[in-house]
Amino acid sequence: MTPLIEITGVRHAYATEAGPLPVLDGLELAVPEGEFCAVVGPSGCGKSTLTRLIAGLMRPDAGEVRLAGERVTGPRRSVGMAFQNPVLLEWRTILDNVILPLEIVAPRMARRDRVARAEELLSMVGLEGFEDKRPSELSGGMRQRASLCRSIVHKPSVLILDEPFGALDAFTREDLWQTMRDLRAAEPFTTVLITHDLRESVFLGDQVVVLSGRPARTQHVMRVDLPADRTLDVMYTPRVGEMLHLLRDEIKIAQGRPVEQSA
Ligand SMILES: Nc1ncnc2c1ncn2[C@@H]1O[C@H](COP(=O)(O)OP(=O)(O)OP(=O)(O)O)[C@@H](O)[C@H]1O
Repeated sequence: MTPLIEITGVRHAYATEAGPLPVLDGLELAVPEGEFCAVVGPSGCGKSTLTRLIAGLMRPDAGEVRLAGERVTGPRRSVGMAFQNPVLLEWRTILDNVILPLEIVAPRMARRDRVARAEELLSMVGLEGFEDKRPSELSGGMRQRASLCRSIVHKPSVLILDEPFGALDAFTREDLWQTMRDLRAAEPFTTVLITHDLRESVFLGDQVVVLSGRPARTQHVMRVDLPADRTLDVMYTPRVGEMLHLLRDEIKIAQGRPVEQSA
């Protein structure tokens, strides 16, 4: 079966004053429908560039990005995005922030249906009762929950998450991982998550893709053979310890650092 997200042989360079800066060189990615793909790699290797290509905000110099078999040539409504900074609009309530994509994608949808959809999602992420608050009245973790709701309110088939939990403290981050797992069980989207956190990549991913240093190519793909309804306890099992060890070694290789041999 054709993967929902398919990236083949992608190359890209940015034009800079010092000349072209090659950022991606031979990137391959295949994410089947409904799967969650976590992407890790050294700082500055080109991970956010990859998200812009999938979202159709940029076109690669060479190679192809396909969604559901169709070549991506521009932005699409079937894509939802969330970033490290939730960028909620302070002059709107939380509910009206979540509704925003529906105003653009489904302008004829009745207000009461938009509200019902937003309320359903806010309740799923534990924000029932906060619909009428302004973003500044919420904690960082709550704002990020609202941002996740906004990214999926229009039922996108593809969800792109660029470090959405990166700025949160460790406990809040783990809460958000569980929220993400529960949203996934309830809503049928196919996800690409960019993260610097190897534990996060294993907890949330069906596959973890390790990118090499810049210019990035696909260096390693790891299948995460854990149940979809995994709990945080699984993170303390020997199997996950092995996976994290392997990923750490792959990151060191990507950074051009030596990998110690175990005794
Ligand atoms: N519009 C642009 N013009 C020129 N250079 C850019 C542009 N956008 C990104 N870059 C450069 O391309 C490289 C890759 O950037 P990108 O943001 O994709 O990396 P990243 O892996 O997401 O980084 P980080 O891990 O720090 O979040 C960096 O060196 C960055 O400075």
